[in-house]
Amino acid sequence: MENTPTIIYTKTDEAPALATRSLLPIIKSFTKSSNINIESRDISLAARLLANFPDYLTESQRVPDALAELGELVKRPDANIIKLPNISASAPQLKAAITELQEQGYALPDYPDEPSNDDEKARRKRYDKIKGSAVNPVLREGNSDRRAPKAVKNFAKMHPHSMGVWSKDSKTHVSTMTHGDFAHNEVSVTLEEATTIKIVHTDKSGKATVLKEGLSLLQGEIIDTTIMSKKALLEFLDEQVEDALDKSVLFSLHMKATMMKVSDPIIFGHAVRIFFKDLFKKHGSTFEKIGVDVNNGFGNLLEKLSELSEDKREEIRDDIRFALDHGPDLAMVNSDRGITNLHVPSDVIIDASMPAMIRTSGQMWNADGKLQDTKAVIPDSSYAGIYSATINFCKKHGAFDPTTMGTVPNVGLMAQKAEEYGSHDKTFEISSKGKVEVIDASGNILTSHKVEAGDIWRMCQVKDAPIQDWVKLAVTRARASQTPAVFWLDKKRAHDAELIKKVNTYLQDYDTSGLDIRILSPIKATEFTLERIKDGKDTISVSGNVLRDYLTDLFPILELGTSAKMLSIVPLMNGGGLFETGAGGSAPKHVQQFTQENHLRWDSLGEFLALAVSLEHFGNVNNNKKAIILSQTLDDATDKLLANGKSPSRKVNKLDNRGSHFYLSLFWAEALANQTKDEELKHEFAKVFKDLQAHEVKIVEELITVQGEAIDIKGYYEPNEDITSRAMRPSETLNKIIG
Ligand SMILES: NC(=O)C1=CN([C@@H]2O[C@H](COP(=O)(O)OP(=O)(O)OC[C@H]3O[C@@H](n4cnc5c(N)ncnc54)[C@H](OP(=O)(O)O)[C@@H]3O)[C@@H](O)[C@H]2O)C=CC1
Ligand SMILES: O=C(O)CCC(=O)C(=O)O
Ligand SMILES: [Mg+2]
Repeated sequence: MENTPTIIYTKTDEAPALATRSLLPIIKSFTKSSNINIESRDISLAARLLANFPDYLTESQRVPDALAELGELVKRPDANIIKLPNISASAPQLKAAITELQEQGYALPDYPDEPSNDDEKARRKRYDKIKGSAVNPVLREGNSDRRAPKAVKNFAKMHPHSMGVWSKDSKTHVSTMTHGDFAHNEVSVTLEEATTIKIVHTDKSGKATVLKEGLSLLQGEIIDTTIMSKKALLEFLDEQVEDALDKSVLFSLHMKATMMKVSDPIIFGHAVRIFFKDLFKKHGSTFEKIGVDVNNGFGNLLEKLSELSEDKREEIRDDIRFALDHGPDLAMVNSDRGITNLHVPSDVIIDASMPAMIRTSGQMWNADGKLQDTKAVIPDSSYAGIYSATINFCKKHGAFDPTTMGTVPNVGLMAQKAEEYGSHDKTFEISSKGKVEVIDASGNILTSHKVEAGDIWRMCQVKDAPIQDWVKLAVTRARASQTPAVFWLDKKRAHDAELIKKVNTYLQDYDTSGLDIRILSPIKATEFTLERIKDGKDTISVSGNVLRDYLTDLFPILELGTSAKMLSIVPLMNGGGLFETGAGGSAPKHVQQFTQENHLRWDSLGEFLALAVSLEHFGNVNNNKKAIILSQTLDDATDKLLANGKSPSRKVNKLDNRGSHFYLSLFWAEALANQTKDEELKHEFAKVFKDLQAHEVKIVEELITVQGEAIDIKGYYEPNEDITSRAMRPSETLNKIIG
């Protein structure tokens, strides 16, 4: 990798990793003659587990730490990485992956739920590094540019996805805190000079405990600290449970427990305990004895019941049934299997779950598998307003119309673990009443909060260089697309007020004449943007890290049906390129369908788009004209694929992911054969095209006849490579031509 210019194609998890087994051989084959080295790196959850525990494995079982390698690579100008979605594991997922690997003969240690000695604490620390969103923050050494390419947007306008109708009397609403939360307690400071800080908790008796020290901060960096008051949170949750019951709406909780891997599981746990208040009152001590930890969801409680006697278990099960019957209706993740919104913190992730609800008439599934109006509980009020504004808009104007609506590209501040999404190593559940202070190297107190036991204290940072880069990217995109750009910043919020000062300063570095650039609070920005998209007009959202995440699911899901069809570019600050595929997740439901009926409905459109921009970047950086031609012809092939309806079908016994990859090869080869800029490529691919075209019927038949039967790939997190790879490449005819 040191010398030959290389594109790294990541191997991840679940549906995208299945798709990779079919697509990557095609990509390698098409790029081989053009002096483009394509290598893959395994950053799946399973590989990350194995890479972090070499001391428990045999020599032959050990794997390199590919994530650490890529984490270094992204800081270099020659980085060119295609990053597919990967699992951000909640604790239950992490444990399931460990168990699976153990069963496959890897002697990984158990995950210590309650570490009691130094050994277990060290092990737990190693595992927690892998938990939650542990990949993206390492690779994102740049800000983010996410948008729907024109061809994709036009396709959605011509072939709209379904949209649930919105009624004016919908009872759906967002409930969020009005005091005591992160938003209301925030304090923000811009550092005048570089320093090193420590975070200190001092209790009522004056005893000081250092929570963190030696944290170096740069000049111009913005830091903010805040708390979520436990008392205010519990009162709020209690009121919402009551109110959901009164209003006969579903109770649903929307968090980001994967990214916010310290704070949000704690909040999740409080919600479970408040929802099942009487159950915990009656059985709390039993639950404690058997080590129930509902920060990992209500599912953890159900699992732990197996440790009780049958009588006790039945008694508790009855009480659970009573609670479910007499409490408000709970939103369901899977009503057939009785999986509620409170079962697993990674089942309902706010960026995708709120847009999915808005797309579905503001409704979620109830226990009978029917749609019902919902109370969406989003405790912290920092960003909840964008969803209530959207819901109010839909109540007033009805659902959006994908055939006419405009588009909302995003420029997101993300680099170097910006803002909330970099806060988990500076987030603490407070043990006792007192205060928490941030103290600089000279002993000055930068921020101070009074705290009570159980409050969640956190600190966020954002460095100056990423902010400058973000403002520049916003101006560049506004200019390139001639589209108004709105900075979603609230001058009344402490952090945003600091950021606004910098935005106003750095905007002066650019020629903004003729551009429409505004700064609006998130709620005003939502209203402004929604009015415009309703009328078919485009608006760039320029946002911080959390809104980047939320908005790049919200708008794509409304506009395109899924965020998987987005172009998602991360221009790395040192000149390299990170090309993410789509903006969504890894679609676990797709794996289920694949193993049940050997049909993979995953659409690799995000991968096609990412590969095209990666090849273009490669061509420019390495002065490789063939790479540019490959990029342009790939885009042509993608357009043709969409126009000819060769995307995967959702239903079995029709073209699936593998079939769509065949058509991509066919159209890509055709476009290469038809171009006139490079004779060698033309000659090579004229033959490939002829072969593929001649065998179209046979290949498609081979790809479809395998479907319909269950298939065992011997593992979920670490499926058997041979079996999976063969399953994803079932057409011998295609393999021969590609090979
Ligand atoms: N960048 C990353 O690495 C990210 C990873 N994640 C991880 O992904 C997992 C699941 O995330 P979740 O938030 O539930 O959402 P997903 O985006 O995986 O899925 C939501 C739904 O969107 C549709 N969808 C998504 N991608 C595609 C695609 N390529 N082709 C066709 N349809 C698609 C599917 O609808 P249908 O089922 O109707 O076909 C799917 O069920 C979690 O483990 C999460 O941690 C989440 C976000 C980003
Ligand atoms: O890293 C993750 O867990 C999720 C990332 C995500 O949702 C996004 O970047 O849009
Ligand atoms: Mg997201």
